[in-house]
Amino acid sequence: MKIAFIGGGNMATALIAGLATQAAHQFHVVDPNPDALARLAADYGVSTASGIDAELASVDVIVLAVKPQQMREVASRLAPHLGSQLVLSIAAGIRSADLSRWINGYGAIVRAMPNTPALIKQGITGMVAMPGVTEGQRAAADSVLRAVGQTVWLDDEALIDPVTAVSGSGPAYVFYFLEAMQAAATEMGLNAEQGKQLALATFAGATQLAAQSDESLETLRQRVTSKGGTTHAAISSMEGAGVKAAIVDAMKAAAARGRELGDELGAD
Ligand SMILES: NC(=O)C1=CN([C@@H]2O[C@H](COP(=O)(O)OP(=O)(O)OC[C@H]3O[C@@H](n4cnc5c(N)ncnc54)[C@H](OP(=O)(O)O)[C@@H]3O)[C@@H](O)[C@H]2O)C=CC1
Ligand SMILES: O=C(O)[C@@H]1CCC=N1
Repeated sequence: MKIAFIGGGNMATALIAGLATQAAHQFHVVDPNPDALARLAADYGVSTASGIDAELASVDVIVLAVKPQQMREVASRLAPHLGSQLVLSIAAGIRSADLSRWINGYGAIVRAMPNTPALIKQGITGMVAMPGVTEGQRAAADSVLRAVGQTVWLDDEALIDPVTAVSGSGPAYVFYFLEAMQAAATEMGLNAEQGKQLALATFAGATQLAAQSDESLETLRQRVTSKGGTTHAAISSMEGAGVKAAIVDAMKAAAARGRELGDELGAD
């Protein structure tokens, strides 16, 4: 496939890196930042442009990977270059109907929410198609994002904000938890490298165990928690500090911010 990216930042780089190892795709990246373009050209042989250009007319998929605040301006410049390409937006908050309106009513739009583990093909993407998307375009969108991990199709676009809160932003929560585990390890006398190695292997092992087990997450946690033992001391401390409730509140705040971005940036 020939795939254009408007915006060549963190998420576009993660997707290109994952896709580049898959098949012989051709990439075209539009970004005003010459350093970002030079890096992507050197690493992945992409063709580049500093602004939206005629090259877009010949691609299969146009991935909109600019910040939500930049989406309206970018979308308004796309219309003259569109024919039958799939427009695949990965912006948090921006609703398909608003995007379509900004592109003169273009209907071949899929809204997706990937995450940065796409960089190593371990991503997961929630996605929803507008009614004007053909089966072929839907398959193209799925193929782009399955090249970098799993895909989950949604029937209701309102669920993209919760997906953003769980898996789009989720890698940051995991890194935050790992940072805390490493900090605790060093406070208790291990060195930073040992703390990181122990925390990372524990996370990887526990998530693999949960993925391969038929048992609930709660049961798996209880199996680690011996009566009167060390884990019980830790979990009691977390419960006392309201850690679980704070995580639930934090994720609801992420989803609310997605809806707020949609309201703010989609308003006429
Ligand atoms: N990072 C993540 O984990 C995820 C991000 N997303 C979504 O992906 C989108 C991009 O996020 P992210 O990659 O983190 O952001 P970045 O800021 O890293 O990337 C955006 C890029 O777009 C460039 N840009 C600005 N204006 C234009 C323009 N008019 N035309 C083309 N390019 C332009 C920016 O240049 P400059 O920096 O010079 O402004 C920057 O290089 C966002 O909408 C975000 O919601 C979705 C899932 C996960
Ligand atoms: O923080 C953000 O807004 C983007 C969307 C999901 C992850 N990063």
